[in-house]
Amino acid sequence: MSSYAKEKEIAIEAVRKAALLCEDVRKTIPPAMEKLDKSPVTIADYGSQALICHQLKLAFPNDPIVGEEDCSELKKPEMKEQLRIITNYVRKHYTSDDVTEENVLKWIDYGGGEVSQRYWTLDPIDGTKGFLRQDQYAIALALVENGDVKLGIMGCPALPDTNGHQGQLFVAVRNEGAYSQTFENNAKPTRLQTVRCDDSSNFRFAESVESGHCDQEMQISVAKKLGITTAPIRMDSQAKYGLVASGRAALYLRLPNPQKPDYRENIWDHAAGAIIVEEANGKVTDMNGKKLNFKDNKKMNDNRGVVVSNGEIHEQVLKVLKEM
Ligand SMILES: Nc1ncnc2c1ncn2[C@@H]1O[C@H](COP(=O)(O)OS(=O)(=O)O)[C@@H](OP(=O)(O)O)[C@H]1O
Ligand SMILES: [Mg+2]
Ligand SMILES: [Mg+2]
Ligand SMILES: [Mg+2]
Repeated sequence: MSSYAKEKEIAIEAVRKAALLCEDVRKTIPPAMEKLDKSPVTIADYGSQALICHQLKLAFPNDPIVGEEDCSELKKPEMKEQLRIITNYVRKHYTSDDVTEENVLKWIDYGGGEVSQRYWTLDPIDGTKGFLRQDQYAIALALVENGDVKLGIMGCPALPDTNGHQGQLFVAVRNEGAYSQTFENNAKPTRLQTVRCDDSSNFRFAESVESGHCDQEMQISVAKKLGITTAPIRMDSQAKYGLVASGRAALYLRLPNPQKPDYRENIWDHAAGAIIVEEANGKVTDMNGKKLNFKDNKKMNDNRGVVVSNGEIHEQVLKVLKEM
């Protein structure tokens, strides 16, 4: 019997429903709303968070959920129409008889929990800019205990697998391996393994699409020093972790953008992806080789940048970074 069996079952079902909602919204390319920090959010981000938080709360009422979104903007009178649309999408994808505007707001705000001894962290749509471009995005959910990620689920509805089938669901439980499967019910999971260095066709690196989220120039020079001369795979969201876990890239570099020295990474942008790569025999640290901190805060205040590798090249990447 797997550890965290109930958590895994509920989390997979919640992410699967959210994925259907997001794909439904994506067909229409919704207008982006702007948050106070000027970053975009859509009706799908809110709908996905409402669905997932409510399902988690029903099953695990005592677990705090640390989610990216909150309702402060949505509660404003001028957002009434947006809230109505969100509620309709939630109703369509969720057979619960208490889907009302009031409850949807309440469910989204279940995501206002604090980092604790045991908590969930949720990015209802990671890569919102990718989602808006009809590109890659991920629904990322992780369970953390004593600062250690125990379970990670990542839904990538727009990501094709190696057979060209669109939509990959990644699942990892600590010490039990990482798997990917399609979104169908009862789909057969395939065990994941990072790429070996002698597999030259997959010895590539991944980075963000948005140049503002990282330091693409520096990333390309680091990759060159490691002998990676092919162009980077530019992809939005934690789907990049999925590429490394499934051996389609050896490295994902996320070095801080020099123009934004005060930016700190959010736990929900990394927790699910990190366990999926680690359980596929990969390695994840910050650019100084420090473990990512999921123990203290929503922001990973003492980490700088993120390095995700197949494991084999990790020390070498850190050495190159140190020398630069
Ligand atoms: N300056 C800066 N540095 C690093 N990271 C940042 C920065 N600004 C934003 N973000 C976060 O990046 C998340 C999306 O990351 P991606 O790797 O998908 O970026 S990209 O879309 O490919 O550019 C994005 O997640 P979502 O908001 O969930 O899309 C943000 O949390
Ligand atoms: Mg965002
Ligand atoms: Mg994100
Ligand atoms: Mg997000």
